[in-house]
Amino acid sequence: MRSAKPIVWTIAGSDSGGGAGIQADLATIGDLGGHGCSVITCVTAQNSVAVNGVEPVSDALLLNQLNTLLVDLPPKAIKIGLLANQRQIDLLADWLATHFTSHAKVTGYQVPIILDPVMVASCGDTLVSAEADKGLDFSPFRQLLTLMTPNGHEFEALSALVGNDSDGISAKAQNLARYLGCNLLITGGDKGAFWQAQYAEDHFVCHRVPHTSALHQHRGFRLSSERSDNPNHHGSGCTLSSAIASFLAHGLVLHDAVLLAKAYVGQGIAAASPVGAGSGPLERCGWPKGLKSLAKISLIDAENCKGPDFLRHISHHTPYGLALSFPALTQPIGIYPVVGDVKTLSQVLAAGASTVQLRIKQVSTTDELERQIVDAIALGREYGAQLFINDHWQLAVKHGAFGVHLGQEDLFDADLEAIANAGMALGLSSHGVFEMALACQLKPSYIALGHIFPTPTKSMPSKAQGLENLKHLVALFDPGCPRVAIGGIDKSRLEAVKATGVDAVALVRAVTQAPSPGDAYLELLSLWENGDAAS
Ligand SMILES: Cc1ncc(COP(=O)(O)OP(=O)(O)O)c(N)n1
Ligand SMILES: Cc1ncsc1CCOP(=O)(O)O
Ligand SMILES: [Mg+2]
Repeated sequence: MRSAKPIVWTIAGSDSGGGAGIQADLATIGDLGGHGCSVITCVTAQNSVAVNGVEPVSDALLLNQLNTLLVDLPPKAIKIGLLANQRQIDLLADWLATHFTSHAKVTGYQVPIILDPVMVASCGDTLVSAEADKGLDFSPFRQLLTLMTPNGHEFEALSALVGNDSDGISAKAQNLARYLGCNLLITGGDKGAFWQAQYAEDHFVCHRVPHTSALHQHRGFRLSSERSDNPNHHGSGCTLSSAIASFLAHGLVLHDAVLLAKAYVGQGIAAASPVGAGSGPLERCGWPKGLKSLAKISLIDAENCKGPDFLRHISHHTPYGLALSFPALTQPIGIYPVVGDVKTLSQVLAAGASTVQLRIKQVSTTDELERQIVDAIALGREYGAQLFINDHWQLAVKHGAFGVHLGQEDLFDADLEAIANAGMALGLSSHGVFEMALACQLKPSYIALGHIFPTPTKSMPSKAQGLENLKHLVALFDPGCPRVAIGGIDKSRLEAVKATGVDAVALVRAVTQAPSPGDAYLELLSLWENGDAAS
C-alpha cells in the first residue's frame, strides 16, 4: 500500500549535534506531515559551538542510498543540503539528470528539487573540503533545480564563481537565476549582503514557476518579517529548505511553499531554546498559523518594472498595504451567484440573493456592455443587494456600483485608489497562500479562494486546491473579511466545503445552468444554512 504521507528525501550531512543537517530536515519533514528519507553525504562531528570533523561517505555508498530509495520510496520532493566536495556535486547532479528526467517522462510528475548551497556551519566553521576554498561549483545542477536557497554570503560566492558581476543586487540575482535555470530564494538571515537589523528580509527571484498567474512570473519579491532577537537559530537554513520541499510535496505551488516555510522558520526561531553552549536548534511548531507569521510581500526593483502600485509602496510603516480602505460588507454572503447576464441576475435577486456578481466575459459592443452594467446596478439597488461588477471597474465606478471584483492579473491595471475613493466595496481573487496574503495587504471587502475543484467555466493557470489545502488555508489566518470559496462547487459538495470553515461560496454553473436560477439559489441557500434542501 502507498503511504498517504508524501515522501520527502533529504540528501545532506549528518549533524551529530542534532540541530542542523539531516537531523533538522527529518524533524521538519515529519513535523509538516511528510515521511522523510535520508541520503547521507557526509558525517560531521559537530556540537553547538564547533565542527571537529567532516567525513564524506564513499561514492558507492552515496549512489547505493539513492538507488535503494528510488525503487521503493520515490520522492514527491527532494531537499539537497551539504555536499562535502566537488566530486559529490558532480555525482549527484549526474544521477539526478539520469533518473529524474526519465522519471518525469514516465510518471508525468516533475519532482521539485530544492538545493541549499551550504558551505559554512552557523558557528562559522567550514563544512566543505579544503579544495573548495573559493566555494563549490554548483553549475552541474543547471536546469535540474526548482529552487536554490543561498544566504547572502553564498549568493556572493556563487555569483563570483560564475563571473556574474552585474551592478545591483536584483540584476545580479536575475542573472544567477538565469544562469542556473532555477528560482532563487536569497535569505537575509545571516550577516551577508541582505542583512537588516530589524527585518529578516529574503529575496525571492522567480525564474520559472508552474501553476502561478502571469503576475507572479519572472519577478522578484521581497519577503520581509520582523527579526526575532532569539540567538537560538542553529539549522535555520536547513529547516527552511526542507520545509519548502515538504510544502511542495503536499502539492502547494512554489510561492506558497516559500512563504509558508519562511513563516515556519520564524515561528521555530521565536520558540527556540538553548541546547548546549552555542546557538540552540529551532523549535518545530507545525503548519504556521496567524497572519503575523507571514512575511510582507513587495516587489523588488519596483521602479523598473510594471506592476501594481500596492506592491511598490509597501513599507514597514504601512503594514499590509496602502492606506486605502474598502467597506466591510453589511449583509452575510452565504451563497454568492456569479451570473453572466442581467436576466439571470434579476432571477436570483428576486429569489432574495444578498450578494451577486455580474461577470460578463463576452459582449457585442461596448455600448451594450455599459447598458447591461447600468441595468444591473439599478436592479441591485432596487433589491438592496451587494452587487459586484467583475473586471469592468471603470464602468462600475462611473455608474456607482456597490462593488468591483478583481483577479490578481486585473490588479495590474486597476486604479484601486479610484475604487476606494468612490466608496465601493472590493472583492479579490486568490489562488493559494501567497495570493491570499497579497490580497490581504489591500484589506478588501472579501477574498475569494479558488479554484477548489476542477471547473470548465474558466481556464486556470493554477491547480485545483482541493478541500485539504482549503482547510489549511482557512486555518492559516483570518484576513478580517469573509473568505469565499469558488470553483467546481455544486450542491453535492456544499457540505464538505462548509466544513473547511470558509464563510461563503461563489458558484457559476450550479446557478446559471439550472432550469430555474432562482430556485437553484434557494435550494443552495437552504443547504448552506440548514444542511438540508427546503422541501
Ligand atoms: C467570487 C469570485 N471569485 C473569483 C472570481 C474570478 O475572478 P478573476 O480571477 O478575475 O477571473 P474572471 O472571473 O475575471 O475570469 C470571480 N469572478 N468571482
Ligand atoms: C470565475 C472563476 N474563478 C475561479 S473558478 C471560477 C469559475 C467557477 O465556476 P463554476 O462554479 O461553474 O465551477
Ligand atoms: Mg477578472
